[in-house]
Amino acid sequence: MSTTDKLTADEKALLEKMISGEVSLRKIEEYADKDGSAKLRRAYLEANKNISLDHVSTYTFDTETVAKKNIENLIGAVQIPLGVAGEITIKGDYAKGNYYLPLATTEGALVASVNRGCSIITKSGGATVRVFKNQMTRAPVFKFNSLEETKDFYDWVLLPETFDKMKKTADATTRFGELLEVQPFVSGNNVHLRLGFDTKDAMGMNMITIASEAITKLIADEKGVPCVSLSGNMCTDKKPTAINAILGRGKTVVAEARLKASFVQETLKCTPESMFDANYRKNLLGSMRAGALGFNAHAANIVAAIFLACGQDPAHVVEGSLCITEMDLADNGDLICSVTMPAVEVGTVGGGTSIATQQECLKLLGVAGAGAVPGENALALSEIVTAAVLAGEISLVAAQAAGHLARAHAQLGR
Ligand SMILES: CC(C)(COP(=O)([O-])OP(=O)([O-])OC[C@H]1O[C@@H](n2cnc3c(N)ncnc32)[C@H](O)[C@@H]1OP(=O)([O-])[O-])[C@@H](O)C(=O)NCCC(=O)NCCSC(=O)C[C@@](C)(O)CC(=O)[O-]
Ligand SMILES: NC(=O)C1=CN([C@@H]2O[C@H](COP(=O)(O)OP(=O)(O)OC[C@H]3O[C@@H](n4cnc5c(N)ncnc54)[C@H](OP(=O)(O)O)[C@@H]3O)[C@@H](O)[C@H]2O)C=CC1
Repeated sequence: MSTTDKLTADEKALLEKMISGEVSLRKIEEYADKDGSAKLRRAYLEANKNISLDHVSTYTFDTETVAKKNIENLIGAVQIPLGVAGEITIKGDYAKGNYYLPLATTEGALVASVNRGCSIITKSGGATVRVFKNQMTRAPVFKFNSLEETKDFYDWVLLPETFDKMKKTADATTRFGELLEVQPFVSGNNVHLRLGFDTKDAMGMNMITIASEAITKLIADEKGVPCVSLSGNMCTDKKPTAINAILGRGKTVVAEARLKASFVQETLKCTPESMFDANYRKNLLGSMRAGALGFNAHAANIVAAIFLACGQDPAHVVEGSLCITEMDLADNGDLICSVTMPAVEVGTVGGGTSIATQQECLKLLGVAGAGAVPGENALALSEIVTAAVLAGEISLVAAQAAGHLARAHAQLGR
């Protein structure tokens, strides 16, 4: 049965108005509730394109909330298979214990691979994880008429009293966010202000965009300088950049595991030496020769899968891919593996985190919602994501060292 067949007489009359162009897809919400509007849009598209949208019509989330906060022109939902890897033992400052990792993907072999990484990490005593920096950034850009004005503004920004004023202004826009740092960057007669915030349990981009706008208004009032763009791209949001790789964005996190040689042989079917060699020539030399910003095998794979499962902004996989994977041989023959993730941008409140399926995945990790101490749930999630990346890196480097990559994907991925 097509969606049109399921419409009431009133809804059919509305559909006619959509087809005639009297009511646009966007404006249909003035005549129907969010669920009804989604249904009418599907009926319109089915008629217009002569297709069926039966499968996208199945979802369980609360349409009123989702259509208000998460999406416009809602027509339904797509389904991504969800798997689980683990348990993995994590020894972080915030994530402590054994975790099952929810991974949403369509790439066969990915969950098996992370699962294998979790298995060897856990057998070897777990992954130690530490957060080194925690600042979400927004960088508005200001234009000046002369170099004298540019330098005057730059110097003013660096005054401690200017920071105090900016902090008071920014912090007044949010109950949880806190301005931590203002870094000016100059190019000709332009100044980019990279504003760094602690956003507690929120990933924080809406929060700090509002706070940053308040700072631009303060600057307009105090210095008479209008802001050219609230984001001047030195933030840098959702683009691969050296500034994020060097200075960090969101959480900067490192995870490490020491793998016993006997476990490497047994679980990964190769040796510490072959993994060291593969990592050096592939992740370090190969990435360098390619001009990469991320020196890893597939950090983005794991970040994407866990982000989709847990309601994170999928575009932040770009920053998640800025990972350096290291493998070193210890004197006793163990393999010391680590991943350094400069920009893990995660939250446990806000964005897509409250959608029912994503909430369940966050609950599986024990980090849903606000932390008992604000910020601690998001910090725990950043440690979990980084440990998961370590598991994926160990398994994939091992598969390539053992010559098993094509075989694995032939067996599990097609
Ligand atoms: C596929 C494996 C794991 C087989 O690995 P194996 O060692 O031959 O498998 P095994 O049957 O001996 O099992 C070993 C462990 O692997 C796990 N495991 C094994 N099978 C499953 C399964 N079905 N479901 C869940 N877990 C599984 C599980 O932990 C198991 O332990 P056990 O539970 O038996 O004690 C391995 O060959 C592997 O990890 N290959 C790498 C695959 C991979 O990482 N793919 C990711 C995408 S590659 C890509 O997109 C990026 C790329 C490659 O282009 C990037 C680049 O340039 O490098
Ligand atoms: N605006 C933009 O330019 C961009 C937006 N995005 C989108 O932004 C969204 C995420 O923004 P984000 O600001 O994280 O989320 P939300 O806009 O959903 O806001 C989260 C709010 O939750 C409140 N809050 C309640 N408890 C806590 C707590 N424990 N810790 C922190 N905050 C808490 C805060 O309110 P209060 O501030 O009052 O304290 C906070 O601002 C995503 O949908 C993402 O896709 C992504 C990139 C850019």
